[in-house]
Amino acid sequence: MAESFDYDLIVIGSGPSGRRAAVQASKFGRSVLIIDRRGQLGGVSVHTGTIPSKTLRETVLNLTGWRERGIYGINYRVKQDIGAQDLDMRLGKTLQDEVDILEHQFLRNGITVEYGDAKFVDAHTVEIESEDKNRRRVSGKAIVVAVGSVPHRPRNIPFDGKRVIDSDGMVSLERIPRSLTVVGAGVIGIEYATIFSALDVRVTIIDQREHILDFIDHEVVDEFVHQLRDQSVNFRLGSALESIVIEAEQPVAILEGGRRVRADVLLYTGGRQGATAGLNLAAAGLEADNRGRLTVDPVTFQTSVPSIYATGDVIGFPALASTSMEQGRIAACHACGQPVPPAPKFFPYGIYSVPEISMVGMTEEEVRKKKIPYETGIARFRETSRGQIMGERGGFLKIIVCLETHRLLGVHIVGEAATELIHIGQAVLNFDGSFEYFIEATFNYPTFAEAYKSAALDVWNRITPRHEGEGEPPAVSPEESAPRRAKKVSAEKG
Ligand SMILES: Cc1cc2nc3c(=O)[nH]c(=O)nc-3n(C[C@H](O)[C@H](O)[C@H](O)COP(=O)(O)OP(=O)(O)OC[C@H]3O[C@@H](n4cnc5c(N)ncnc54)[C@H](O)[C@@H]3O)c2cc1C
Ligand SMILES: NC(=O)c1ccc[n+]([C@@H]2O[C@H](COP(=O)([O-])OP(=O)(O)OC[C@H]3O[C@@H](n4cnc5c(N)ncnc54)[C@H](O)[C@@H]3O)[C@@H](O)[C@H]2O)c1
Repeated sequence: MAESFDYDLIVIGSGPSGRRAAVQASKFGRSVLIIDRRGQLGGVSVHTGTIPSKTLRETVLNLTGWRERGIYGINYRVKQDIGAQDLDMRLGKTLQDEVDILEHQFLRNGITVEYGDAKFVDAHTVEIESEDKNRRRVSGKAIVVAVGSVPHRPRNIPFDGKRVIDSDGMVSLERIPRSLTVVGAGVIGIEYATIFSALDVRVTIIDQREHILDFIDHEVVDEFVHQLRDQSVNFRLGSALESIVIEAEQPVAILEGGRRVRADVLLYTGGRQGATAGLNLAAAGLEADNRGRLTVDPVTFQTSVPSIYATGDVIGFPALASTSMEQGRIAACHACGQPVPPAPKFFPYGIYSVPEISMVGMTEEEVRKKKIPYETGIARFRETSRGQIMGERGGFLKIIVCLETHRLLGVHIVGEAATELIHIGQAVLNFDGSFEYFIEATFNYPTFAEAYKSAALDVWNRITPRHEGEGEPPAVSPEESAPRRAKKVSAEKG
């Protein structure tokens, strides 16, 4: 006789990956239980990570009038004296709206929600301990571990939730500090450093590495760092943190070699680790690595125990809300015996710093390492009409193209709207498109998206031989600016 279970699928954790797994399984008509210890749905993504940091960024850009300063000058402000309560107001509203949407979604889809701490009893059974210490056991035919990650908190860092904080502490700051030290120039550190710098907070970024964001195209990072230095952000790179002492109520970071950096608040963002510590993994036959992460089959997201799947931050790279959602959906499809959708070849990265950065596909450094013959094209936002209207001072879009096949290999953007614009390049990449697509397509005018066309024309101009004595290419009439009339198109950029 077939074994019977309380639920077809149990999901531990209601962040992006758990939520997608739960909804997908319920759409297949399966009974689903989702458990979260927080007492509210949404996970790190909604409560301390993605959504709070992006809401904070938006609030800061709006209240400071940041986007208008290219037109009205660096002293332009929408609101003078911005306080923590100004930041809190929008944060509270956005987070509550997100939770409401999730609760409604789960209700509509008949997903059962339980709040409590989950831990394994065996490969099909989980014990839930509620806040009032009640315990009950539930069984599932399959279980998705979507417990996410927590900030890495080394013992020698004197976290106190006020002066020395991790990224969780950023959402409950009582005052906006006058100065901020950020230790760890990963994505989290860089995002918060630049958001606070836009608020006129004096920011110093410390990292043991010599270069920041080394997975991003170096030309983009150069432009980015140039803009940050222009905003008076200080860098102390190539120096590991030795210790932190509190002097006159201020945290002082002491670096290797003795250099000291003092500020009102120190934000430590030295990475994250899988939240598996209390899961009693051994009872289910599982083991985490030294960063609390689980290993899975990259196609199905099954762990070494067939009834248990793991998705999202708990499996490590790339540890993004965007990719976590897809992993959750794929795991649910497999657990429900449905065809497993393939993971797309290319996914985008979006860094919501000020200015924004986004990329998809290969960097120029990777292309060179792989010895692929290539050419690049660049379009500066200030050269687009949209950029002029918006007063955009910096920012560019760069494309990388294979010289032999003309296929698009990568897109790299720094500047306004980068995280939205990237999806045009992502579609062309995932459909194996060539850069000529951008030359042939008509874009809305005036838009930042036109930068794709300009960058493609830049490539075209570089790779198209011109004959001796031909002189300047003739001007192109609008009717002529059609596909593959390659030589003439060059007049637009030449
Ligand atoms: C400051 C910050 C900014 C970020 N910005 C972005 C961004 O802009 N874009 C992006 O794509 N990604 C971003 N990320 C990453 C993104 O938040 C994570 O990749 C994403 O939240 C991971 O989702 P997840 O499904 O693994 O679960 P999580 O969102 O981590 O949620 C896991 C949930 O599981 C619960 N849980 C854990 N253990 C148990 C247990 N034993 N029992 C019951 N419940 C449990 C937790 O309470 C939590 O609610 C950011 C992260 C941070 C920290
Ligand atoms: N926009 C986004 O997509 C987004 C935003 C935020 C976070 N995230 C996710 O969150 C994850 C974690 O981000 P993170 O920034 O905390 O970690 P990270 O691992 O990316 O960066 C940590 C940095 O801290 C430095 N560091 C560590 N210890 C140090 C010390 N003692 N002294 C000096 N430097 C030190 C490391 O060299 C590294 O550069 C990321 O991998 C990312 O996937 C994504």
